[in-house]
Amino acid sequence: MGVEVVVEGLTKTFGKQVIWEDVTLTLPAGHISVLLGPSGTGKSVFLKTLVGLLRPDKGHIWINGHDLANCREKQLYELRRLFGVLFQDGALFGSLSLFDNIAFPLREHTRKNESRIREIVMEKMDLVGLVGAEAKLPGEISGGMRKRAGLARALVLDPEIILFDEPDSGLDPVRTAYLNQLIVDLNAEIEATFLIVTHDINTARTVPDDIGLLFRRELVMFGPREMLLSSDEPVVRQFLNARRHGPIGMSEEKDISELEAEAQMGHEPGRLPPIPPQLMPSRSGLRRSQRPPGTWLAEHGVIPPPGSFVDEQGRNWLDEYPRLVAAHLDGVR
Ligand SMILES: Nc1ncnc2c1ncn2[C@@H]1O[C@H](COP(=O)(O)OP(=O)(O)OP(=O)(O)O)[C@@H](O)[C@H]1O
Repeated sequence: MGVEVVVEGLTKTFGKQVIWEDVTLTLPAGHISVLLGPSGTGKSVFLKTLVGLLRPDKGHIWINGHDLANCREKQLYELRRLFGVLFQDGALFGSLSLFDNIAFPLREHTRKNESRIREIVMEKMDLVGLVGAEAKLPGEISGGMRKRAGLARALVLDPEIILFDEPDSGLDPVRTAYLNQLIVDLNAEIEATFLIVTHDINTARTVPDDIGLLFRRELVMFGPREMLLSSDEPVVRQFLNARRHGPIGMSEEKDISELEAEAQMGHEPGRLPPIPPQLMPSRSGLRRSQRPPGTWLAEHGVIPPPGSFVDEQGRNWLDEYPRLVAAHLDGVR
């Protein structure tokens, strides 16, 4: 099972520019979390700070009892080994084959012999569906394959925490759907703690257990998917429903007069759309960190919008999920 990451009062500035301040959240062990926010709100800076590539000005990042934000270089080096990072472009070396790219961290950071390295690389290539492409150069393959190769490389040191920086950027909707399924399947298999930065609303609505939103230099909300997908908070509602009307404008934020004009024109935020069912693993049935649909809503007495948890085949996952759990338990017994 992955490890919990506890972020407390984290603040990052560059000179006089405050990127975000007082960010507090917990990435629960083994969960898939998504971080959203308009462009330029510092999501990539947040990922880089989590992995220790940037030092925050204030605050703490607790992992296994150590504060990654305030530790010495040697400790930081150890803590960094818990992380795997999938950078936006895959960050592959253009002159190395996919095999050598994926083997790179093993050759750099371990003393494993070549036959063990081959075993590990092939296992990770198999996990991401790249067997057969070992000899290809990054320039010879599609963007989707490059992402998968970057993911395989992020996995070779068996990380407890995986950070994904816009895994869907530059991918068409079909490839994005495949990648999302791969992320969910991977989480079911390795049970590491995942944090995904994305702009893709469909990904944000269907993949994670938890969602966070950065806006105007702060974390507006972070919590279970059902909390954010049923939220009336104007920024959360606008962002998760990809609407024009609301506090977020063309530039980072709208000014007050624009908002007043919108209110005078009677722009209503509209009804909340149904909460979609969460993407299920394709093979193993259930993920350990997944909660049955409707759990948070029931615990908090919130009625979901009509049509929630119904998939495109018309199946209602409030009924389907317990059936799947029972079948899964039968299979285990
Ligand atoms: N090393 C740096 N030095 C100075 N400023 C930086 C540095 N890295 C990022 N910034 C600034 O921090 C702000 C946030 O950048 P960041 O890339 O994290 O945003 P983002 O939310 O990931 O945006 P997008 O969604 O467009 O990728 C930007 O104004 C950027 O110019």
